Amino acid sequence: MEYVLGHGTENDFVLLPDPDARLDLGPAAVRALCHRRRGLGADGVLRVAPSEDPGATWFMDYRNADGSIAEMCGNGVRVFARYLVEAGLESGREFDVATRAGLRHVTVGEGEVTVDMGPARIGAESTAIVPSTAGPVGSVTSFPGIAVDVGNPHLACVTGADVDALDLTVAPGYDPALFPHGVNVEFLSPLTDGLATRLRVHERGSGETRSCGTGTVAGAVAGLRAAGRDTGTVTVTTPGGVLQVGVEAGTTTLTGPAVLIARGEVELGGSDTEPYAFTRVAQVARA
Ligand SMILES: N[C@H](CCC[C@H](N)C(=O)O)C(=O)O
Repeated sequence: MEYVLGHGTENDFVLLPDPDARLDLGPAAVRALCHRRRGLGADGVLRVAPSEDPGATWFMDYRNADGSIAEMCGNGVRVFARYLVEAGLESGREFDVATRAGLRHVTVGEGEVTVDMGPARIGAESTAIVPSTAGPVGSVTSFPGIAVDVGNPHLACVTGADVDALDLTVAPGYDPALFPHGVNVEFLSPLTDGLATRLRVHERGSGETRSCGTGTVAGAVAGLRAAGRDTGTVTVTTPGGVLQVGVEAGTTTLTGPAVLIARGEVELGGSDTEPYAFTRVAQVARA
């Protein structure tokens, strides 16, 4: 089957065109496609399927690298929109995309893509637990944070600690009662006067990623709240690049680069129980 590789600030995806809605993507297939050594390598899969919502032509079927399904992916929908335009599947540059979290309006520019991410809902205060690499073995550090619903669940922690020094090789601990379906955890520095911050994320279902669109929205909302503000445009620097988050009354926007980098053919082998074997038939230069 055809695939396209793309990324938004290095949060990368395998796109699978499925115009006839015939692909049966089980968790094992997604894990195999996303595997960084045995597969194509990605943080997630975006199946490009016909929308059942009359408000959109296309539905973004998002899967995390571990094969789990998530409601929304902010970088993913930007890369998805770039693909729809470059593949000629949308004639305009502004349109809606259907997601499990609802319709999302996108504007596809030459370099950047903006998506209206809808409201980011602040929930309870909570804590993230991170193992300390500096202290004695087994020592941990607790970070206060707030739950933020961006269509998917987030725990956003504003901290004066050096976010670049955190060990995010393992999932931060969280309160399972507050996040029964798991959670994406963000760590961000307090906003500067110019509303800028540095952010890292450990994603539900994918581990630490270079950037997370919904996570930067959740972080921006938490950062503004910690600065005593409800609205503003926040510049979020992630390890994978810079994203702009607009927080207004009742809605949020996410703007940043979205790039397609390759396309090719991939065969899925094996069975649902056995690990999938791969035949990478061809990898064509630049899409
Ligand atoms: N791991 C997330 C989905 C992908 C989010 C991220 N890649 C983004 O750009 O929003 C979750 O399980 O809710």
